[in-house]
Amino acid sequence: MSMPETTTAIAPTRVAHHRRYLMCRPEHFTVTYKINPWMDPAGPTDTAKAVAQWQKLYDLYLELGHEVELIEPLAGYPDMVYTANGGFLIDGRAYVPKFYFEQRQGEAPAFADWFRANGFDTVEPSEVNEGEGDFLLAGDVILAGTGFRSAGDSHREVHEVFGREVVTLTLVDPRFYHLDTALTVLDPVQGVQNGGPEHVNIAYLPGAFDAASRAILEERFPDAILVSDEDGAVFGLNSASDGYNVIISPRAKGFEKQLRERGYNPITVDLSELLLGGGGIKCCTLELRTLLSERSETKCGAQAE
Ligand SMILES: CN(C)C(=N)NCCC[C@H](N)C(=O)O
Repeated sequence: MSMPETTTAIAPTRVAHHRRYLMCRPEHFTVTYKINPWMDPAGPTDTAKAVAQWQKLYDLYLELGHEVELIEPLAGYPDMVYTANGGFLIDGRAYVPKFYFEQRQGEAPAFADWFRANGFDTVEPSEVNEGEGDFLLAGDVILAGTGFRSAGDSHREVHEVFGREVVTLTLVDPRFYHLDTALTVLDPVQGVQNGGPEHVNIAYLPGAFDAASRAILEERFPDAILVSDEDGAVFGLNSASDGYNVIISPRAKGFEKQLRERGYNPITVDLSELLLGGGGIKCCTLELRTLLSERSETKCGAQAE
């Protein structure tokens, strides 16, 4: 007797990759000026709460097997906790930020000093750019945001610095003023580092981009997770992925479900206090990409569905 044919959907295998991050304890966190729509200098902030919430993120990264380096927080720079703006690093080279707003400009030399003291070559920028807030490595390609902070000319500069293809994406909604508030790279490691080509995927909020950028994203990432306005509005996309574990806001319920359906492991961390400064999980996390030859281990665990 022949059995009826059945088809079983096979969920992809997701692999967690080892990460090395730079973070900054928010000891001086408060909101005394307004440089994005989330900030209200008249509202109360609670530095102890910000530190406690941040600590949970820090501890989680260590539990997941990642390395976390710390930069000393500077008094008078309450936004320094958002280390993603502190640079953009690939293969041991750090492209230093040039902040758009005066209130943050003093952070740049502190980050540059830290990079040099920790063995990175630094490249001083000519153009305004806010580091990994606007530059995201997706496989071998750099996705680059502009519209609010990083200047379009910084995209040319970042191409010259790293010699990689740079894809310009224009942000149009002031709530999503950095690329990493509107787009997350889910499978950031690709190519030889990982023993062969790997599918790189992203999640994004379509409404945060102009029509031309949306068309580019649709063409390059046809399988991308499209996040709802509701989840985008709670900074759901400001998340950090190691390829399997995706650290997200507990308020991004729909995105959490979408990630599970795709075989990722969403883990929620509440950074509501740091949202008062206009930043979330990814903003507090700068990836330190060292030279390939210095990487001892690229995978820190594997999970199959
Ligand atoms: C995406 N990233 C890195 C961020 N969104 N960073 C948060 C920066 C917040 C700061 N008050 C500012 O407006 O610069």
